[in-house]
Amino acid sequence: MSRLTSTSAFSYAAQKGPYLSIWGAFFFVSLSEGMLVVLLILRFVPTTLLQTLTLLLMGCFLISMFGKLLCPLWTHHGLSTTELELHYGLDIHVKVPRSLIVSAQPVQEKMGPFSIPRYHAARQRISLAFAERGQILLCLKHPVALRLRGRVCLTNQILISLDDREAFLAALDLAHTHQEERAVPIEQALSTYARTEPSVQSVRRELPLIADDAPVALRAENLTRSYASFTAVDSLNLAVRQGEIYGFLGPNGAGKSTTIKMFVGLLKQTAGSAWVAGHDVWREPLQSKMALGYVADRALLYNRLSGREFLAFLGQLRGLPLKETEQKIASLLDLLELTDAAERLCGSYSFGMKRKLSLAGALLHEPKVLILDEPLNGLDPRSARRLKDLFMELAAGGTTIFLSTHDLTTAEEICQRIGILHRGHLLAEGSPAVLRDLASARDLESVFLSLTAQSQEVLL
Ligand SMILES: Nc1ncnc2c1ncn2[C@@H]1O[C@H](COP(=O)(O)OP(=O)(O)OP(=O)(O)O)[C@@H](O)[C@H]1O
Repeated sequence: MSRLTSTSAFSYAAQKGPYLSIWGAFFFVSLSEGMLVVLLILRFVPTTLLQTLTLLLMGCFLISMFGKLLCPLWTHHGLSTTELELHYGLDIHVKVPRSLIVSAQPVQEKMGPFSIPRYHAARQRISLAFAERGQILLCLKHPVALRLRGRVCLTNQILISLDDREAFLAALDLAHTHQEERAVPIEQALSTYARTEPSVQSVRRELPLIADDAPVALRAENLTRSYASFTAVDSLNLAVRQGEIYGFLGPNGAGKSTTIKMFVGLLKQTAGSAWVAGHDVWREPLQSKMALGYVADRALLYNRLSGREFLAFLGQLRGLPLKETEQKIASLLDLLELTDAAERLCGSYSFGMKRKLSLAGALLHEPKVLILDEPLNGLDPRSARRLKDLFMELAAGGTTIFLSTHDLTTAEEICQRIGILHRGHLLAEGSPAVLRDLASARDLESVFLSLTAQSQEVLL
């Protein structure tokens, strides 16, 4: 991949046509109403001075309003070797050092026409996207104070829109950037790390086979969830065995998070059943939750507790013995490289640190089944590698892991079996090798694209 030598420009023009026509219509309606108001002012305001002032005020209001409405049309971003410059409208200009960007993922989030630009304080996210197409979510290494229209926003994520996401991702070249930033080569860093921290030293590549008669740890039987007339998950049947790592793949909106929420008891199914470690999620909620560790796609933390306090609080909630829990917390913080930040408030953690703390919380009671919604999302390559090794170690020790992911390479690397969900239906299931044979494809990405494309043709 060639590195950038100067600034590359990326714009977003795809939606400008429809956007302009809507606002053009709006402009003409406002103009006719404005002329009526001008006539009323000239007719009823007594002096010429007052008339001029009122007209000036009205003119300024209209100009500023149309300026704001049309600002998405001036969207262009520049990527240089050192920073990403985001230009949005005439007055928003944000610079982000490239070294802070740890991940960039294509996403498709719902947008309202009047909701741009936005800052979500709870998610520490700036949204500069104004359409659902072409979105990229940038995750930063830690929260950064960025100025948006004069307001300082503590930012962990930035959502932008681009005409050509692939070109942008290629230019951003995250893997390359992070490798170059390391003081030592990755292999050397890993071996140093392995010497100093033996708890997660193995980088195991072979996945152990799961015996056909191993007990089923996670089961769905005709699991269905509907929202009004729309069925998000439709008669899903699956069984994951003890010690197995099962990858749950599917395009956006396929129903992965809905399924996971039904497994963890956050969402009640419309029909069918779900079991965790042999316990029906709704009939035996306590037993199933005791057997379960869950990491949601967004970290759910108490921002005013320190990392250590948060884990201690979870330990108390689960009724774990105090002394043992303190030791467990120390070793989990160590394992996940959070010891230095343990006394800091969770609210000040970066996106990746929050996810790691959530994972520590999910592991605290040594669950039989670990359910992870996009567990590596937003993690830097080193943390991601560490967690993948950890998952394989846990599975080798008998923990069952069910994870949803969009990262096909990771799925192929660590999952014994993979299920591909599309529009609420399980399209295919099997080991990566079986799926490759099924779709006559060379890698999981081709399998995924081929199966979901075939299904698209059938279901449309
Ligand atoms: N509360 C809700 N009301 C109505 N529809 C919903 C609701 N929650 C989810 N859906 C719909 O259910 C479908 C499945 O959503 P879900 O979040 O499970 O998808 P997903 O596979 O996790 O997607 P992604 O990969 O984008 O996270 C989507 O079409 C979504 O719009």
